[in-house]
Amino acid sequence: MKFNKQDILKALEAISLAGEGKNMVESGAVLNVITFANEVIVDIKMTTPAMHIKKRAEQDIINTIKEKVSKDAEVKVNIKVEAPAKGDANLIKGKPVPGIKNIVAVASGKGGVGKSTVTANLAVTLAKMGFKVGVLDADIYGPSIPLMFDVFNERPLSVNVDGKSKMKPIENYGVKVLSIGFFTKPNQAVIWRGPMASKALNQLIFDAAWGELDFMLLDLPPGTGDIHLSIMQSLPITGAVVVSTPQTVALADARKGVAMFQQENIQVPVLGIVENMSYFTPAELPENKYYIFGDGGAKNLAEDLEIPFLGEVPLVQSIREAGDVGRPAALQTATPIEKAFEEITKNVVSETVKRNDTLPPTEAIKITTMAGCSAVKK
Ligand SMILES: Nc1ncnc2c1ncn2[C@@H]1O[C@H](COP(=O)(O)OP(=O)(O)OP(=O)(O)O)[C@@H](O)[C@H]1O
Repeated sequence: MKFNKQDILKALEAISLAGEGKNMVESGAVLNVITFANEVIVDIKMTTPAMHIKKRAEQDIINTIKEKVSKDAEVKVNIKVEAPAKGDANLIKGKPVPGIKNIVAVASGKGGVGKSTVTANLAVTLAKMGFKVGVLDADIYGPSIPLMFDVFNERPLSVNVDGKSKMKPIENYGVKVLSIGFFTKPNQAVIWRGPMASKALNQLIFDAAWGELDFMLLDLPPGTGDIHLSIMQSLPITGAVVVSTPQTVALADARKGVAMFQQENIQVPVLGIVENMSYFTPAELPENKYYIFGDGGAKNLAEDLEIPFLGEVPLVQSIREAGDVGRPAALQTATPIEKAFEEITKNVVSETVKRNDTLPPTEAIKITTMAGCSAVKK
């Protein structure tokens, strides 16, 4: 007696493998069916190596063929275990942010190296170049963007977008701004856990009426903590700019910052390093350069890490003053500072374009293994 292969396949359609919605024929789990006299050999592939699931599948196949085709059939089942094709561990699930083309995180390992100053000046320079720009101040420890844009007394209003109530970013110098600082009291120390901060930031990005943006700059808190992981889990960051001074301690922390983005399960492309406070130039002696924090440190670090060096910003009094009065220094036209930021901004734009040409779009990363990190215990 020889059984018909089609009858066997029809019978196997009654079986679904654990964890798969489709029946085993439809899902492609049945690789081959051979019939010979009263022998039936079924080759299947499974994605799980678990012994009890393999056993159950084997038993189901034997029982079903005996029941639906013939009780005399001698059924042999060969199971091949194939691990499911693993995507890149990092790659990167999550939702794109409608209307926002690029999210660039500005980070620093060490605090106080001028990350917010660089963010603010990059933003106004991008706006001057004609890009649509937003700044999301995610520096939960010291949100200084409202001050640097002279909007610290403002509070975002609610607007109606497609029937939904959304937060309207505050706009100044052609840049849309939202900051965690708009929602905290100036004298209050807010202690955030990673997931809380990430939820607040999610609202600032997804529940806000940003409209169309070419660039959203994200002013990250200093350091490399679980807040950073939370942010990178919830937001699809296109690339990161790392700010450092040329000082050895700052460079050591910048190296850690770069390493964080490049970590295997994070893999946010690093667009490059900006060196801030590269040299001091007194206003009365504009040709003189004093390398008070060391010379060329960030450039060397960029070379060492094989990432682009985006440019240097001198330490000048007017940058500090401009930050304090809330009008980023790059807005002062025909100055060396405007030129320095133009150079850096052009480099950021071209590195972003290069990145978008060569890598798939980033989505919010999915951190799969980070034992001990409270931000990912979900
Ligand atoms: N190139 C510069 N020349 C002069 N002053 C600068 C320069 N860069 C930054 N500053 C000043 O240094 C101080 C710290 O800068 P900023 O707040 O941008 O640093 P940060 O890295 O964002 O700090 P934090 O770690 O608190 O987030 C500010 O008063 C700022 O005006």
